[in-house]
Amino acid sequence: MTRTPVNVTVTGAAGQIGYALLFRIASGQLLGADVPVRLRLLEITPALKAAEGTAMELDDCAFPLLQGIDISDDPNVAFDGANVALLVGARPRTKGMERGDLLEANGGIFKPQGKAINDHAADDIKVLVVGNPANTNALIAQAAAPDVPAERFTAMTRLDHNRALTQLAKKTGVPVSEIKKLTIWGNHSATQYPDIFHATVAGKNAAEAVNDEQWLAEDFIPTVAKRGAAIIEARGASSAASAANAAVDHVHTWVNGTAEGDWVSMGIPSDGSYGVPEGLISSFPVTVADGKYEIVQGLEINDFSRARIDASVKELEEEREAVRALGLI
Ligand SMILES: NC(=O)c1ccc[n+]([C@@H]2O[C@H](COP(=O)([O-])OP(=O)(O)OC[C@H]3O[C@@H](n4cnc5c(N)ncnc54)[C@H](O)[C@@H]3O)[C@@H](O)[C@H]2O)c1
Ligand SMILES: O=C(O)C[C@H](O)C(=O)O
Repeated sequence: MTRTPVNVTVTGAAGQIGYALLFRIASGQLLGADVPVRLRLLEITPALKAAEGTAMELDDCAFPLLQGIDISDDPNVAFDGANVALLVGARPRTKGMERGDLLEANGGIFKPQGKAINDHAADDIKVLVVGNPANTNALIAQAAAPDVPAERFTAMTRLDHNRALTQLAKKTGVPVSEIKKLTIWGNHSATQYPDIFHATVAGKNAAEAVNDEQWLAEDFIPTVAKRGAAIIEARGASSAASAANAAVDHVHTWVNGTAEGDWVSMGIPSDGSYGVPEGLISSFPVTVADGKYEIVQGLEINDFSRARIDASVKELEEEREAVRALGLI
């Protein structure tokens, strides 16, 4: 193997998502089965020992693609030469806590990390923010990295997308592979809007196939939007393996592209499309080719969808105002 390894920096490497994620990256599932990787793990000082333990286990897997592991508590070191950065490390939401409560606690983490990315990452850096509140944390990191093209900062709504796929597949009795063109709009929060009006189920329009607006409004949308809270309630901890899986899906799609005739959902800086104010990091339907994503244009947005997109975007605007007031952007 002669190819230069891709540097993948993972923050919060000793956390529960980190533990579910690192082995999949090292096995080639993030970038491809022929792409060697070097892992750069960032943790806070008290968690370095735990990160070292995970690194020992990674060594013990003898992954052919894994070309090295570096561990640091210094963002300037961990992001040095990073080609892909997965910003997972944050304070997870605990029972009864809303994401808004986390803005201040997490803002202080993402500003210095954005600056370190600005100063040390590779020119082709791609950033995925997983740590909540993911959209606004991505905005904070992006604002601290003025030399990096804004579109390289993305937030994870692929978990919501995957959740919606399964709920719709169950309702319509088809495998998830038969569902295409689902969209998550807005924030990775309870206001998000999973949209099936442009989706297809085995080639037929999903909304027509379901033909049950009550199910859509009272079952599907709240089930998807509140799934994170339901997992916390059931497990006593936030989703981990499914979140890691979605992070792998997000980056894999960003690097390798979307399938013909389908799209995915990504939290990305708005260019003003669909009335979402420019600069907000909001979830959109995107296609990806050659490592670049594009918002799917020209979708007709009905009144049912418009109200829900607007509500989630309003929450994003409020979060942006809150972090602006805190001097984080
Ligand atoms: N976007 C999504 O779909 C989604 C889904 C699930 C979870 N999440 C979020 O992902 C985040 C991580 O979840 P988890 O379950 O792995 O949490 P966790 O508490 O198990 O792990 C978080 C890790 O981050 C580390 N950390 C804290 N501050 C750090 C810093 N400044 N630099 C580097 N590391 C730091 C902690 O030491 C800890 O090891 C949470 O914010 C959670 O809410 C997002
Ligand atoms: O809701 C949370 O904080 C957990 C996570 O974002 C999730 O969607 O599972």
